Amino acid sequence: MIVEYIRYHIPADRAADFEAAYGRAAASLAAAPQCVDYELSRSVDEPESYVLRITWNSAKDHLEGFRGGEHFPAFFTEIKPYVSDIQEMRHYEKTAVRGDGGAVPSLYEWLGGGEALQRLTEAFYREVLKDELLIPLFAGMDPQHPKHVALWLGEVFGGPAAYTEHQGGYRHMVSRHLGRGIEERQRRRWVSLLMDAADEVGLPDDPEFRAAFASYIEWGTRLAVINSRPGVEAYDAPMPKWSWGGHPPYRG
Ligand code: HEM
Repeated sequence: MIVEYIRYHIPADRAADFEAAYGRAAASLAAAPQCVDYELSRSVDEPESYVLRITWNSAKDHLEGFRGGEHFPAFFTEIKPYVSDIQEMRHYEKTAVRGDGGAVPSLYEWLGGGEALQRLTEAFYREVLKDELLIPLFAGMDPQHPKHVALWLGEVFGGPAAYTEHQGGYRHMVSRHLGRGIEERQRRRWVSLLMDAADEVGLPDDPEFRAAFASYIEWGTRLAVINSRPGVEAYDAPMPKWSWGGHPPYRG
């Protein structure tokens, strides 16, 4: 993905028309399959300055796909009167420097940190080892397994990189699922017992946290099933990092 920034200098007497024109032009961006998202911001310090940010699939998709495509004519009709007001128009690539600021707690902090996760996985695997559907998979389980999964979850939810640094990282996690042939009904049971354990140990139950938590668990368990199919070999990938998604914590 590539981010395009367009900076405009729009005199105050044309600002309302400019915003209205972009309000209409936005329909073309919303319809364009090359456009990921867009946002027009106005400077508070210098109200004549505007920045339009558009994320495209790629620069080629923008320059060839969008500009040569069916949505461009309507878009350009709206913004043409403002082309001479453009001060900068460039494509940028995101760097690795990004993240949430201190105003947004990580899921790890919100749920109570490493100790809460240890309590969660201990309660969870106690039930897993009593469950007729899951016993065949976990009968020979390493006694340290609950602790390791707690470290994994902690890292995913924004805590220390302990699993990567001390437990073999992503590749090791994948390797522990290989060839296990996890069935959908076993995955479902795993999810269900984990949600029960979250209630049992008192993980926060606010809708925003539980939605983010369940979203990762749904994603991760489906990946575990895929990794457990015949023929899959161990592979490396970046550690998933889960955050609040569309619903940051509610503080009423
Ligand atoms: C979000 C979902 C999941 C996560 C984060 C996860 C995480 C992990 C991790 C980190 C390990 C390696 C532990 C170590 O380093 O010792 C592991 C092993 C394992 N996982 Fe998962 N897993 C998930 C889903 C599942 C599901 C759905 C199943 C089966 C229903 C499953 C079955 C196993 C088994 C059998 C092992 C090996 C246990 C042992 O013998 O020690 N996992 N998992």
